[in-house]
Amino acid sequence: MARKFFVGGNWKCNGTTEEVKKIVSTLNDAQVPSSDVVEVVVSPPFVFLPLVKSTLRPDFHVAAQNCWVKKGGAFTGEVSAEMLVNLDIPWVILGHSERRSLLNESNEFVGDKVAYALSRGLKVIACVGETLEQREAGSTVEVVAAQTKAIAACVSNWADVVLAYEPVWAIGTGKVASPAQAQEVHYELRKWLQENTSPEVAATTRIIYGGSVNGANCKELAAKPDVDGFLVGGASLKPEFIDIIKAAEVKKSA
Ligand SMILES: O=C(CO)COP(=O)(O)O
Repeated sequence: MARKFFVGGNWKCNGTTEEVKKIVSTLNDAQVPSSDVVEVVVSPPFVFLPLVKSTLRPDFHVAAQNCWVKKGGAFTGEVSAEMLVNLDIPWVILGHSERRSLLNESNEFVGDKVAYALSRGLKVIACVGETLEQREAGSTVEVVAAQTKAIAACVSNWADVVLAYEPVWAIGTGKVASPAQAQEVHYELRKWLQENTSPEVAATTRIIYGGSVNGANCKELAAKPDVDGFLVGGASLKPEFIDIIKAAEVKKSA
């Protein structure tokens, strides 16, 4: 089964109501490949989820950027998986490096979040990636394998999971991984899945790349065999996000 190209837009902690309306309007007017060819998911901050959900074209979907690790309750400031389900939000991003590093989310905590979100029926974009220090120490594969292991331990149905490889040194830095660097890690992640889950899971799970993806570099990255799409930060707030969605054409003609 072919892996459908996946393009996620992670808006992070950005936007005003007016800006959100403008982005949605740009997306709604865009001519992009059909949803048979590319799956598009945008992830606004929690407070804008209802607005985006109710105004975004129906062939694009919505993701939350996080959710609480267990059932909701007395957890001030948190948003539960149940609430996302209640709002009909199908996706959630978990394990983003900004949360791992700034909020000390451990591999195990991310795994627990993945388990709970999946158990509530959410689909998960699970993020992994090494720091520059780890890359320079030669431990990239070891680091992303350990992160993936903690996630995999909590996944029973991989059809509901997209794995996002986001090298920390490439996020928000303008320093994109070269297509060869991205391919190398995606290949290793797929091999890890092959050896630790099943050949079917390895063959069908989308592994997407994130870190300074833009309209200019997306096609070359998309051309790599194990790059199944993108998780886009900064450029997902701009009209060039449309060009990144169109990178799906590279796969179609491959
Ligand atoms: O963190 C990212 C997406 O989740 C990538 O961010 P940038 O595209 O801004 O580098």
